[in-house]
Amino acid sequence: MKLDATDLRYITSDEFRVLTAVEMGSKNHEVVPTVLIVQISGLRNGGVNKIMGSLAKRNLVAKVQNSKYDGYRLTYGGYDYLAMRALSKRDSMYSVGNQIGVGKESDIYIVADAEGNEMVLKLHRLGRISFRAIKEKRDYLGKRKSASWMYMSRLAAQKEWAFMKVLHEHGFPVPRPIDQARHCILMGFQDAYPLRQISEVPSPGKLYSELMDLIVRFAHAGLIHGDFNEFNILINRVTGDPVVIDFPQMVSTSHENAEWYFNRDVECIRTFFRRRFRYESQLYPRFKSTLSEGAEKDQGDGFRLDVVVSASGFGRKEARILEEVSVDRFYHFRHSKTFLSSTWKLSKMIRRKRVTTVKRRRRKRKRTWERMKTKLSSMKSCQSNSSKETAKANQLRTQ
Ligand SMILES: Nc1ncnc2c1ncn2[C@@H]1O[C@H](COP(=O)(O)OP(=O)(O)OP(=O)(O)O)[C@@H](O)[C@H]1O
Repeated sequence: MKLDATDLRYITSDEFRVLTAVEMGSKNHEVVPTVLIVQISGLRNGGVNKIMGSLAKRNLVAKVQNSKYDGYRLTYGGYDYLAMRALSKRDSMYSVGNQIGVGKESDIYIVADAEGNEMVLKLHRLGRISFRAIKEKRDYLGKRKSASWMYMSRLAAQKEWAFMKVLHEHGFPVPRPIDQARHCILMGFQDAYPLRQISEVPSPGKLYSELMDLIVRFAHAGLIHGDFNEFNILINRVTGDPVVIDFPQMVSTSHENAEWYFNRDVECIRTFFRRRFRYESQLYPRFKSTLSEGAEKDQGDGFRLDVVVSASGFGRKEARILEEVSVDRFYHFRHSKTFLSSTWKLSKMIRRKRVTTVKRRRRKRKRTWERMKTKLSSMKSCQSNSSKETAKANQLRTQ
């Protein structure tokens, strides 16, 4: 979706009031009834109707004709606008530039502050690749799908913000966190290329050990990135140093599947280096020894970033809600009972179908063979008849 910043400067205060009223109404309604918008905004009925029309024209809200009542729904365009307005009111950003990236569930734009300093705006867009099977099961989503996906996007942004701040404060190579509002994060621009775009590096061994050291450093601080791969590692254009972005499923080392996540991160790097740079090393970190090393280093001063993050406002409840629908839902869904039983049923069906198909094919082949055999024999008899007749004719001719 295109990000339109024109409205940032030209929206009137009444329009803003009405848009905020729609957002507030969305907390309890999938489609916010017009009467409620009038009530929350405190404006006149006729005035609100006119404003709603102009907001709908600019794609900030969408009119929905419900079976019970007519109303409006906040669009991602309107949500983007509210977030950008909050950021510009705080003087964090002033103008919007080009889109520089598009992730699975986010849009990335170059923006600038009043002095023209470049920054990166990441807008979370959960629900873009929605997983209907899961979505329909979640109680808190209920029927209010769109507003809930916006809520999920806000949680995702809050999580990323909490991790980015803590990691940056502790000297990890992550972008500088600047501000956060609703589903948006403002961060420092990295003059870097994603690792996946790089075909050659001066020393693959050096980069490999830097990345493995980073995994170890994360673990010593009680964290596992969980998605540590060539897509989420940027390489600085000048220095060649790695920068880590995107922490959608960062987990604590005390998470029940921590070892699995840790090994997956390590394996992702090993596989990438083997394929891209033909570099392989027998030196790579192991989960248990890394943790015991960390505990020795720690010497009881309790430096655990997972604890710091959960104390920073992104609580356990939010983490749980997000975890249920977040990126890892693919993993959890793939391992859930419903999925396993459905795949089992499916594979059984396929097997049965394959058996019947094979049997049917065999029968068909047999039938064709028999048909050919009868045809062949009738042809042979025809041939012998005709040869007998020609022999007879020859005999008659000679007589
Ligand atoms: N701070 C930054 N500076 C420069 N480029 C960035 C920055 N943050 C993100 N990008 C660019 O945007 C792209 C997508 O960013 P990011 O990985 O955060 O999005 P995402 O939706 O989480 O992606 P995915 O889940 O598909 O990996 C990156 O590959 C990178 O090219």
